[in-house]
Amino acid sequence: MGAISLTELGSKLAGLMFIWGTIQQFFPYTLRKRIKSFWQKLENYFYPYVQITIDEFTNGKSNDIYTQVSSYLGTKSINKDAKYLKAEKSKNSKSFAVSLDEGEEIIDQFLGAKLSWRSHIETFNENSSGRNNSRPIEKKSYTITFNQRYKEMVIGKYLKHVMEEGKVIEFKNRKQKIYTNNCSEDWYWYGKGMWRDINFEHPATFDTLAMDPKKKEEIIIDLIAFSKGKDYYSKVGKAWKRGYLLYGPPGTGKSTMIAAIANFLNYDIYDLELTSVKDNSGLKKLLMETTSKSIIVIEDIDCSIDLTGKRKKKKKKSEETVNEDQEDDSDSSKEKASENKETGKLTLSGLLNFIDGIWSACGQERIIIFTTNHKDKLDPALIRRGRMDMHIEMSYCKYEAFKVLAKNYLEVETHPLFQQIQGLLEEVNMSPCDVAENLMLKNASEGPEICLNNLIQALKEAKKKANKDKEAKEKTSLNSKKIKKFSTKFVGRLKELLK
Ligand SMILES: Nc1ncnc2c1ncn2[C@@H]1O[C@H](COP(=O)(O)OP(=O)(O)OP(=O)(O)O)[C@@H](O)[C@H]1O
Ligand SMILES: [Mg+2]
Repeated sequence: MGAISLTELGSKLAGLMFIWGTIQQFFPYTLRKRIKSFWQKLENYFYPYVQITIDEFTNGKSNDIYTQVSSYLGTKSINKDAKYLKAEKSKNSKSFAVSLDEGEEIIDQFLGAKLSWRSHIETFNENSSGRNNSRPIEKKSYTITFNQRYKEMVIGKYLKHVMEEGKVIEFKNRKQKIYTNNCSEDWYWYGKGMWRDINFEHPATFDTLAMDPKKKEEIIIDLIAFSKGKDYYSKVGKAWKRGYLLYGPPGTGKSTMIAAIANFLNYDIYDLELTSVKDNSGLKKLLMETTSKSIIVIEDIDCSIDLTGKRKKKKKKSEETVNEDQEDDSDSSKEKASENKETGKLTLSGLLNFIDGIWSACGQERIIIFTTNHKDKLDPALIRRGRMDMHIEMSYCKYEAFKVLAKNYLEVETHPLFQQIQGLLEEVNMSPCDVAENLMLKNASEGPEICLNNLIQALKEAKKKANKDKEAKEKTSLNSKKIKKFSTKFVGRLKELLK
């Protein structure tokens, strides 16, 4: 018996039940009870099906399960043979979603059970609720119908499966966001939260990122392991988060790498401007307002705030009393303790707690990225493993990175000029940013050859400049050596004369 006719049969039986309800009062109680139990048996025999309804709204609030079911059925409708579908696009979605049109049926299979999904729209006028302004209101819902022997399985497993799958699809389709805490006073005044967001639409990917392919592969593997590591992290008792330190000279792709990571994992970005954070409690509040599956970024951490200077000053003080060799670890804990006492300020200890204190475990699946041009300026406590788990050096452009840029910008994978460029890149330090600038087609008539020659020219000039700088440096150091030699000789003579 087809599922449509079964549903029809069900509604007919329900109709008969209604008629029975009105005439039953004319029968004595015991007879009524018997007829009822017989009727139920008959109904179960002819219609052994259970139906679950999922409304779009429950108690005036939107029902999350409804949207998850919608997303889930969207993919099923495309794959299965439903004929009447609807395409809808919500404000926060990257692409449109396909859903069932009213009355259309989707049959799903799960653990041996056959499940029939239908979409329903009930329309009624607001007038019925006593208001004058008559405007039709739509009440949307989904129903699933299945054999009653699967009732436990559907409630215990199937619906959970639908919700989880639906959530994954929703996450994939949603628009990524980038948040900033650098908001105007008005923003806070209107109670809009600590973060302000816009859509994140950066085109960078790992394919377009120019760097050593082995290093790139290592990072991708690490990111995949992290994003799939929910069970692992809970097994080892670690908060599900990971820190990356990106360091290297300007224009080597640190910010581009952040965009590539966000696009790879489909995470949102929280761009944390430390200079806009008043104190440690402000930092904690910001952390509490971030969501899971996100990247918290602090760019140019060495310039953001004078966290390192503070420690250095304290170091000097302690040098007076403590032997320098023993100082480091015990000293740093003392500093942290005293910094903790400071209120109304953003301190290094506040930042350290932000990264891996107990509060950092609120929310899950979070990545923290610091970027800097001067790794050596950072406090070792800030970048130790566990806080910054992976230190990634973004270096000047080498031949492998150049090949990625040539492919991106010029669509060439080999060229006779490549060899010369390879040789020059081994001798000259040029950032991928500068290499990319030279490879950019300035007008449509230019071909790759012109761009490659431009790059060769730029590399030669950079080499000349580097040689000149080197010579000048050597000259200055030679001069200072001569002056030093002369002055020691002079002082020696003077001493001899004075004797
Ligand atoms: N490794 C790279 N791969 C691809 N493009 C790159 C790379 N490095 C730089 N670029 C290009 O150069 C521009 C500047 O790079 P980016 O902002 O990522 O550098 P950065 O390392 O963050 O520099 P800074 O230290 O000054 O912040 C980017 O828009 C990008 O187009
Ligand atoms: Mg940058």
